[in-house]
Amino acid sequence: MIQAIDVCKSFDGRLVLDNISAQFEPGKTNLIIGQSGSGKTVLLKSLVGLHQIDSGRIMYGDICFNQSSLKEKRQIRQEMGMIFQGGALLDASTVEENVRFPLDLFTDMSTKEKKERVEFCLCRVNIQDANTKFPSELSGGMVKRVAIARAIVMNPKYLFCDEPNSGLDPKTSVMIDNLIKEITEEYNITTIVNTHDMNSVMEIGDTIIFIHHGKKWWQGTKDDILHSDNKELERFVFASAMAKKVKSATCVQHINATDVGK
Ligand SMILES: Nc1ncnc2c1ncn2[C@@H]1O[C@H](COP(=O)(O)OP(=O)(O)OP(=O)(O)O)[C@@H](O)[C@H]1O
Repeated sequence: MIQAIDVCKSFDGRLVLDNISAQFEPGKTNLIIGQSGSGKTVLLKSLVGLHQIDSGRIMYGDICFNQSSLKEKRQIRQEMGMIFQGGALLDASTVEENVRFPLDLFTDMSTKEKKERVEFCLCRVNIQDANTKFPSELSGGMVKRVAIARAIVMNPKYLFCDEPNSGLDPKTSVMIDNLIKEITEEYNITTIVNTHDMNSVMEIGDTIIFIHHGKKWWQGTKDDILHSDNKELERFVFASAMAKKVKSATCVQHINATDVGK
């Protein structure tokens, strides 16, 4: 489990994370949502130690990550997998080399063991016959799959995904979302996903944290969102006319179902 406790972070005297406390559970897809500039990426980067926080604690199990020794930090970092917005694959390396990269860097596995692990991960994300291809030869969805394979190659306990659906069509986005959720449950990973994508929220949001102006404004599940009366959350989630219609239709169905139950 990962916990943020009273986390504050500012840049040049401007508070960007304002006393955030949140708990991220293993085996769950924990989403961080919020409008552009609300502080989602800063929170994610603070959780993985890419930003030093001003105050508060970031706990990985019993270990306070932001106050831990270099040795403990290195240990926890090896248990993290990351999926960045654009995939962040190495352009000059093949698919196989990209996925193998963390194994080359952090393990003393034999060539045969590494090959088997890479094959297993590529197979798990349904990428076949692409080992020798370069990122420029892949579709956007394939790039994301390879990025997921690389993120899980070290058997991570923690998976961080920054906008994993950016640049993908809705159908491919749903496939990537479901792959992240399946892997999270299968390997009991604590997964944290930053997203603007409301389809993702409704598809995979086990727990959702809504950040507004750097504060944790709301927390709940995808079902709670439909019935929440938090005005800022409602304005953010149901911004389009279509989304407003879906919400009112769902609420009418909910009221009717409740009436039938009486
Ligand atoms: N390295 C930095 N130096 C100064 N200010 C920063 C830095 N990183 C982020 N900020 C500021 O912190 C605020 C929150 O940024 P953040 O990137 O976390 O937003 P976000 O919610 O992830 O937005 P988006 O959804 O558009 O990616 C913004 O006002 C941004 O300008």
